[in-house]
Amino acid sequence: MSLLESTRNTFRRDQVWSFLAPHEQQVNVDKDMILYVEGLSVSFDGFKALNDLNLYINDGELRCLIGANGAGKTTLMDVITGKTACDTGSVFFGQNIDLLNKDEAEIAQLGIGRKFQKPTVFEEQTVFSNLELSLKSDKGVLPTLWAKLTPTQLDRIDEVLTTIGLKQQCFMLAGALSHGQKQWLEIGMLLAAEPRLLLIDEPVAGMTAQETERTAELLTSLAGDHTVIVVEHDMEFVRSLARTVTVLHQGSVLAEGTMDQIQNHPDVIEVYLGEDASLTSSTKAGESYL
Ligand SMILES: Nc1ncnc2c1ncn2[C@@H]1O[C@H](COP(=O)(O)OP(=O)(O)OP(=O)(O)O)[C@@H](O)[C@H]1O
Repeated sequence: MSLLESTRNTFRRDQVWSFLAPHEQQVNVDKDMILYVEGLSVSFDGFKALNDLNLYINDGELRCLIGANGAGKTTLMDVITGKTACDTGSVFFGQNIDLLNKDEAEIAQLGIGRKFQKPTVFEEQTVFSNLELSLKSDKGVLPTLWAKLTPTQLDRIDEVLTTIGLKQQCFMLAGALSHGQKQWLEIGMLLAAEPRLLLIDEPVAGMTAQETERTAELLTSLAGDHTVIVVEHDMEFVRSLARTVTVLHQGSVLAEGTMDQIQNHPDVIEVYLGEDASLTSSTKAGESYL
């Protein structure tokens, strides 16, 4: 390439200099592990909300995180998503990405999506538009609104609509959906951005029994292609997901296993029901404490 061509190329107005262009970092899951949390501690005014917490999440798994109010669940999610800084510890996304060096926007860009308890869909927009606005794109919101969707993007929206079961409501205003449907739409909005890891906070709070059942099916269907961490207080729902459950207590992991293992775990019994209590005779009581 001649000097002139090379200079012209450098100053082309339709491209960004490569050293300025955003580089998408690929998460390395060679060891089948997508999240490594080690020795994590967070204090608020001297109070330890997280206390030397260790948590490992496999790539593609659906993990339930439970624990009484104040156990540290939200704080853990906040640290993973860059909302809260920690005092000590490490948080790695795959083997290679140190999340503690990233801000909230960078973490979202890496493919970590978070859904808070209350649905936050754009009520004045249709279901379709909500998903359109959430598509993974290098462009900003305004160009996205005016750009024509590519066939791949249309297919992606169609796929998400099928997954969340809102195909028939596609052109309804999001504000007209039921509470459960809004929650599914918001999960769909996360999916449209093609996340690797989804953090979902109390998805079934306020849902009908039927909606809860459908949500369990939806989250179960997401595992495999995505890794899903669900924070939930509804123990029937957690049981229906039938996956590994992690119990947090005073900022640390108290126990981990299936729901049955958890409910028969001596530490869980001691903390929630007192040393001599038997969970076999009062499973429901134990569940409500958790
Ligand atoms: N910004 C903050 N300032 C002071 N204390 C905080 C702050 N955030 C959380 N805490 C405290 O840290 C502890 C852990 O709170 P966290 O919200 O993580 O618990 P949780 O398990 O999510 O509880 P819940 O189920 O009620 O949402 C609580 O005692 C809480 O009061």
